[in-house]
Amino acid sequence: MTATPVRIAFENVSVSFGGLRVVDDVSYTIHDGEFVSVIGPSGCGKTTMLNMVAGFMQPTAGRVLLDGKPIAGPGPDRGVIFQEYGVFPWLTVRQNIEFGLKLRANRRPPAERAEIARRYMRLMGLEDFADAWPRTLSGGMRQRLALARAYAVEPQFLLMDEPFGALDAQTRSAMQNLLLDVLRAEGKTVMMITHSVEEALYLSSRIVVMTARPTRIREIVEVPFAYPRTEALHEQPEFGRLRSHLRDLVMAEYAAQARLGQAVAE
Ligand SMILES: Nc1ncnc2c1ncn2[C@@H]1O[C@H](COP(=O)(O)OP(=O)(O)OP(=O)(O)O)[C@@H](O)[C@H]1O
Repeated sequence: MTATPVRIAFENVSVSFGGLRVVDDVSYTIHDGEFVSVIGPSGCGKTTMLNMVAGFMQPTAGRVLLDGKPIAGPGPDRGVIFQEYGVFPWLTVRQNIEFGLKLRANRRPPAERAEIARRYMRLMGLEDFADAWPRTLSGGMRQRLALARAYAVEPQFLLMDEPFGALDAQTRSAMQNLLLDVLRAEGKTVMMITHSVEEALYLSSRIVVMTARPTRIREIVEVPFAYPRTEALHEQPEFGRLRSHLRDLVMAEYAAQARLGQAVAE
């Protein structure tokens, strides 16, 4: 396989908040078309890393590069999907999906906007709620709306922070497969934070396992399964072996975090 170009690069990145060192000398790259998941204990600094790629904050030391240039701020090339959804409460479902398509960078004519909104409402099972307000939707529906909004503008990069966290198991699995379909059709580069080893393995081409805070790279795991992927993958022995390996790594870091917490308390 020939390597695709590097799109996102962390170069010796460190982040401190006041006296709290959160990210400690982290370097890795995400290549064009790759799906990279980041896993690690809660509070270790995963969202902080995603925020730098989104352009919401700068590293304290080192550089975060997009196509070789330091990231100066947010841009329409990056679609960001957060844990807390990212849905505008003052717009209806349809208006939320169309919102990004009215902005200058991704502007589409009205008929095309309506068609795109219809398509994503159908895909996300929201077509009966086109004129509903977000507050009248369930948490899972709001999360699906946030996904629809991000997919609709077809960004080159998807930056996802626990995008399926609020969904029930069936919807989560349907949304994972839908994401794989969207990626197959549109070929994006993805950075996703997840707490689910199973999800990371099913979706990613590479998994970056982070240590407890101050976070460093514990291990980068290449996922050997070809795309397109199907549910049967979950049952394969190699999938099970990698799942155990990743769980062991993450559990070891949770244990390290607990020991550190104890040491601080003593
Ligand atoms: N703006 C900020 N000011 C001060 N501290 C912050 C700020 N943002 C994050 N932190 C701290 O940095 C640490 C890492 O936070 P971050 O949200 O990146 O972790 P995470 O790995 O994404 O956690 P989780 O998996 O629980 O979502 C936490 O201790 C958090 O309190």
